[in-house]
Amino acid sequence: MTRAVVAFGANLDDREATIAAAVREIAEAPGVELVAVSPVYETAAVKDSGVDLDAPRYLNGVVVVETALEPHALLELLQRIELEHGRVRTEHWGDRTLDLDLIDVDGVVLDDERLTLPHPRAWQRAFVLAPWLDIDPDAELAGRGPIAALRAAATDEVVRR
Ligand SMILES: Nc1ncnc2c1ncn2[C@@H]1O[C@H](COP(=O)(O)OP(=O)(O)OP(=O)(O)O)[C@@H](O)[C@H]1O
Ligand SMILES: Nc1nc2c(c(=O)[nH]1)N=C(CO)CN2
Repeated sequence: MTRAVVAFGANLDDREATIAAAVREIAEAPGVELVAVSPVYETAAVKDSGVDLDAPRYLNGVVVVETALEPHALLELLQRIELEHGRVRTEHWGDRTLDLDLIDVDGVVLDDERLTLPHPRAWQRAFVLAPWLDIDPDAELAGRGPIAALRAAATDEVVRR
């Protein structure tokens, strides 16, 4: 069994309902056991150009799971759940009904055409680090160090709901 950190985000439609359904679907998936669900944060959309205050705001958070699935199989599960919730991939970092990112799997480091671990941008995203810190204050990101220090350095705006 491995322990994985999954980040969720939604900035379109009924964000609360989508996130509640996605967390339930993750928890009910074969080979996956839900360990913890973070508080939810309201966050300003981060785009290529920086923070976009005109874009719909996100709800963000993380879940920790124990899983028998190997990382690519877990990613496929997350992508299936995204698709069920009408995720359409258009603009880079565009608005979305649901985004599920695999942040960390037991500190594994890998990089292939489908999956990079740890998630390459998680280290600088308060919208990932703040909720993760709430449920695992001692966590570290491989190659980046303790998430408490990373969260203190991250500048994107997050407000706990
Ligand atoms: N750790 C990871 N978690 C999720 N997707 C990943 C990861 N590493 C690589 N990918 C790949 O990234 C591709 C694009 O993912 P996606 O469209 O969700 O990016 P994004 O959410 O818009 O941006 P970001 O990756 O910055 O959060 C996916 O098809 C997936 O194969
Ligand atoms: N606030 C916020 N901004 C984002 C988010 C997100 O989940 N929250 N996800 C992105 C691409 O994954 C790009 N920008």
